[in-house]
Amino acid sequence: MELTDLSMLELAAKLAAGEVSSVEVTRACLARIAQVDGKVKAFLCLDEKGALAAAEASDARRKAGSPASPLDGVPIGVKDLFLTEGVPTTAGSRILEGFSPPYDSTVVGLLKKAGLPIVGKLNLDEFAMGSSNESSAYGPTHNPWALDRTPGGSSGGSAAAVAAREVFGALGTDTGGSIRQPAAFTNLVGIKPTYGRVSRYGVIAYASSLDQVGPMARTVPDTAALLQLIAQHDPLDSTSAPVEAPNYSEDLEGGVRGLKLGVPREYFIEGMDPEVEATVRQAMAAYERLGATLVEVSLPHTKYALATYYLLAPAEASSNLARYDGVRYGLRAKDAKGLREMYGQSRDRGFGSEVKHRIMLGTYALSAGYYDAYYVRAQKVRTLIRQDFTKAFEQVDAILSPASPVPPFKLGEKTDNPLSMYLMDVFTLPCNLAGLPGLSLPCGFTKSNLPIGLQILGKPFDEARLLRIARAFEREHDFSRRLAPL
Ligand SMILES: NC(=O)C[C@H](N)C(=O)O
Repeated sequence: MELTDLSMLELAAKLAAGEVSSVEVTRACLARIAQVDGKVKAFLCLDEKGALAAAEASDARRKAGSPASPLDGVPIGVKDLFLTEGVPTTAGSRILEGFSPPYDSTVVGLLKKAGLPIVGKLNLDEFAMGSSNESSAYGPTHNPWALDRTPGGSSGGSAAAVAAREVFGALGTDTGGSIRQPAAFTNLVGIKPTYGRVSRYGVIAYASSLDQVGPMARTVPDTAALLQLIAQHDPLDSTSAPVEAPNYSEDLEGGVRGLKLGVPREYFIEGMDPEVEATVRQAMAAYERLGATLVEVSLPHTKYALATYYLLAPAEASSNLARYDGVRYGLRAKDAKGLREMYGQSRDRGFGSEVKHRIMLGTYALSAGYYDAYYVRAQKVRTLIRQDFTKAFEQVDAILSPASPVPPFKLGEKTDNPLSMYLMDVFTLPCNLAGLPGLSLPCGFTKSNLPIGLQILGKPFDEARLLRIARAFEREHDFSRRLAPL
């Protein structure tokens, strides 16, 4: 077994026992990246110097017997949507080419304080808009399980880097499924915490009423340990909830006996891949064997969720992306005559077609004559969707569903048809609209060895229970231990 095949907690145990140093393991990650990233293309930028310096400092703390956290010294990566002081941050867009932030996002600061060397910045769909990584201005990332396929998106680089054992864990963001769908596509655990659970200060905004930061890792205990480091109130983020985080690792082995797990009628739809459906149903049956009760629930407004999301998210994006004007950051059109032309040309050259598409849709939905018909109505439907979940959670402790209606698809397969790409989020985005936590867990493989993810949705701030439910399944199966053939 290679060093890079270890889970975060296995590595942490070796670091604590002095069997390996953080410098050694950081070098092992860099060597692995040199070996496989030409094929995977997960990294947009490496910070070798920064990571090795952090690793040295970690080793010194371990030697002195005063680690900064249980994961002190474990190398990780972060999606290139997180500001990192002095390290280029592009959001996968040309418009931020050459931009180096003057400060760290809160979560990056927390990881540094906890002693984790940050090896580099990971590829994503441009401004997190996409479900396949193909809208990145820097080319797509490839799925380590099948290189001709997508690792999902938008946190596809984060997913691929962890699945390819280039790093031990990663941070992503999830607006409509961007942590859970790539986790499902690469056999990882990924959790989108409750809206407000993790700080978004210094995270490039896409749709501010939906965006949330979360961890991705190869096992449930790793995911819990990483979430622990970032789940705290941040006075710098006005949407951050002043709610104390519990100990996410304490009750992980508590099992599911006596829990009621909801199976939403509306989530088994026509057009769903039969292997995905069969595998997810098997996972549900496994929960029954483990002592949980399955309860059919109804989320009647599910059919409006996709349209609601693709009105609200672009509307918010059109506002958030107004700041990229060629003046403040990154790319500026040089040969423009006058200010207006400079704005127009910088945005035209800087943004890719999916981003432009959404800015136009969002601007339209917010414009005076259409605001009530589209934006206001979508907000009302959003309330109905949230109420569906509130009612369902009166009956059950958590809800199970597929994370994605299909297994990882081929690169290029959906790029000409935005609607078929948007459909990839059909099971993940209602949870963002309702502000709830959602987790994706490896639950099996297709006949051609492509990973399938089970989604577990929970009540607000109930992340600990989601992790415990996920762990109960993980412990009984070997899916999480299977490594991508790379
Ligand atoms: N950012 C996300 O969560 C991904 C989603 N597919 C979107 O394009 O909005």
